[in-house]
Amino acid sequence: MFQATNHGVPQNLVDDMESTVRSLFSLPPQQKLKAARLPDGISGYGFHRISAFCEKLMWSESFTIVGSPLQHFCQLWPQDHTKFCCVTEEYEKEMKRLAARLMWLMLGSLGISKEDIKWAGPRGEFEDASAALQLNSYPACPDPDRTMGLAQHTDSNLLSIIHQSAKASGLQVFREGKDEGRGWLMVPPVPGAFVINVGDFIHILSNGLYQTPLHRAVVNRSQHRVSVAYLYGPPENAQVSPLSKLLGPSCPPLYAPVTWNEYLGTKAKLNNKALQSLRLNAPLN
Ligand SMILES: O=C(O)CCC(=O)C(=O)O
Ligand SMILES: [Fe+2]
Repeated sequence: MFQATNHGVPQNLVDDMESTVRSLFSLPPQQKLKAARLPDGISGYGFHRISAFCEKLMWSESFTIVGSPLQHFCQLWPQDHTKFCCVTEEYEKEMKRLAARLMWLMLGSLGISKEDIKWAGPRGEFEDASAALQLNSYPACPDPDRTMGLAQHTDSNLLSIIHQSAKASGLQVFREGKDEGRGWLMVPPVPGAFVINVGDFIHILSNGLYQTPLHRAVVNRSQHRVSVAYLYGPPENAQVSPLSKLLGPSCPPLYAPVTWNEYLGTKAKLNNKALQSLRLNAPLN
């Protein structure tokens, strides 16, 4: 996980997106429920799916957008959805561009080039990538120790681009290790920066060179916190496996090939043990 500045996304667009998110979540509950996520659906208003895996009470709500927000935004704002749609579509466009750029910066630093990933498409722009915009809302909570905003998880996708509101912190990442530094670290909001989170699929592609970190969101007593996560994954049916350029006699592939659709099924069943279930060789330690 790292923070990215100088990313080229206009600050006024990020501000407008945050206002859209605040407007959306401040609608009356019966209005938000008009765009409720169906039990077998992906998009719309509801609770985070991973809520079922955490024993604490989840103190959050979410709204997922896949592709055009038009249908759901018409349900939320029958009169004035146009401006919210424009902002969201423009934001999705900028995120798609930034995500492809980040992919090549990260993979390029491992010596990977466009020819090494077929599903990146002929121009290496990842046209067929799967993507969703996840809007998160964590209202102020009178008893934050007894609740959790978002249960600990790793992101299933390639990478996530997270805008967290500067008004409140809450995102935490788990620092591995054996010393006293091991534990949950707060990721402070840096004005103008995006938090970039490595997902399970970059972990697999890079054969574990980039690690997918465990993270969660906590809530606080006085501030309503919002975040916007752009979730960027491989094309639905592309087989993803550790890149052959990174393998050799002393570097065997650590993960079995998997498609995005297959992996989502595994994740729904095994949650944080899904990645481990693809492991081909036992960890060294
Ligand atoms: O709210 C946050 O900062 C974290 C969001 C997140 O981890 C997610 O949407 O996957
Ligand atoms: Fe996440």
